[in-house]
Order: sequence, then C-alpha cells, then structure tokens
Amino acid sequence: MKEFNEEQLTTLAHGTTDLLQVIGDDVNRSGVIETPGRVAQAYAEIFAHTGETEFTNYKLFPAEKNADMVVIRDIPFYSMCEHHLLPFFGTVDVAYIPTGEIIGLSKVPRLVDWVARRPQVQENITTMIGDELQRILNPAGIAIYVKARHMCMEMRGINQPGDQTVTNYYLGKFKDDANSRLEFLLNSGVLAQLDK
Ligand SMILES: Nc1nc2c(ncn2[C@@H]2O[C@H](COP(=O)(O)OP(=O)(O)OP(=O)(O)O)[C@@H](O)[C@H]2O)c(=O)[nH]1
Ligand SMILES: [Zn+2]
Repeated sequence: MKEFNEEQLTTLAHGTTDLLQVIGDDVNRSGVIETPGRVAQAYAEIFAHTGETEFTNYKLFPAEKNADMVVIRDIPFYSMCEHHLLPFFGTVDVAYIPTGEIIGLSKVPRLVDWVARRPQVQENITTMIGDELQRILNPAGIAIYVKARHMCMEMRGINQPGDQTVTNYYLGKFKDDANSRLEFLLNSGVLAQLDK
C-alpha cells in the first residue's frame, strides 16, 4: 500500500483546514481540531493505489484439465467517484473459466480493492478488473457484474436515494455463449436478486 510522506500528509491536512474554513466552520473547535490530520490519513488509505497500472500481488496455480468456471460473488468494494470525490460502493461478482492456471482465491477481492482505491467511475472499475484478469490468466472467459450506489447522486445533485447502477463485462465464452452467461448469472445470484 502506498504511504504518503510527511510533506504530502501536511499538504492534505492544510487543504482540509482550508476546506473547513471556507465552509464556515471554526477550525479551532475541539471537535475538528484533529480533523485535518485524520482526513490526510484517511485519504492515504482510500486512495492508496492511485496511479498504479499493474496488479502484482497474486499467486497462480496449475488448473485441472476441463476445469469449470470459478465464481467469486458478493465481493464488497468502496471507492470515490472521480467527479465529486464522494463515495460509491457496492458489490462485484467475478467469474472466469480457467485454461492453464487458476488464481489464489483471496487475490480476486484484493484485485477489486486495488482497482477501487483511487478516484474512479463504476464503468472503469468493471473493465479494469476484467482487463487485469485477462492479462494475468488469459482464461477462456471472464464475466463481471458490478452493482453500486453513488453518494453523488444520493446526497446532492439529483438527490435520488437508493438508485442502483449496474455494469457488466463479458469476454470469451461468456460473451459468445448465452448458456455460459446464464450459468454465471445463476451462480452469482444475480437472477434471484433482479426483482429486489
Ligand atoms: N458514467 C458514470 N458517471 C458517474 C459516475 N459517478 C458519477 N457520475 C456522473 O458524473 C456526472 C458529472 O456531470 P457534471 O454535469 O459534470 O456534474 P454535476 O453538475 O455535478 O452533475 P449532477 O450530478 O447531475 O448535478 C454526473 O452525471 C454524475 O452522476 C460513474 O461511476 N459513472
Ligand atoms: Zn460523482
């Protein structure tokens, strides 16, 4: 995880003090006196992977011949929209059909986290996860289903609470073969949730 150095943390803290001042708060109020430092630390975590272009923290293992699809479902993620720097969050369902290799299971949620911890839009979260899996595994197919709520649509602007945005990514067999796609949607629980 990226560590911000002292200078970066100080710059972030100063920016937060300015923000509190501009919105009309008293920056010396006891409740917010430590807030600039806390925000700097929080942003160091939330934006930990900004600018990183290759996910490297994974292990591969040989796949059995004729291995069937692997589905990892309901992976939670938290990200910040790049337009307003407000949170958006939800779940990711990921499936792939191994050819030569399988990836350590825990590395898939780690990949989702790596993609999310930077200023993002939901569409790019979806395609970045897919593109990295393609690069790492070159599998016979990839399917990704992302469902999220966006605070920039709920807390401001259109002020519409509860909307869910869905984005998909299908490659290889999941793109070409309707049965494989259906099997993914059944395995991931997506079809069971559609009327909720
Ligand atoms: N496609 C996409 N758009 C997003 C995402 N997150 C936020 N947005 C949108 O980004 C757009 C930015 O539009 P602008 O018109 O520049 O900004 P704005 O005036 O704050 O827009 P409103 O949110 O409509 O008030 C808005 O429509 C947001 O809903 C995302 O993950 N994907
Ligand atoms: Zn936004």
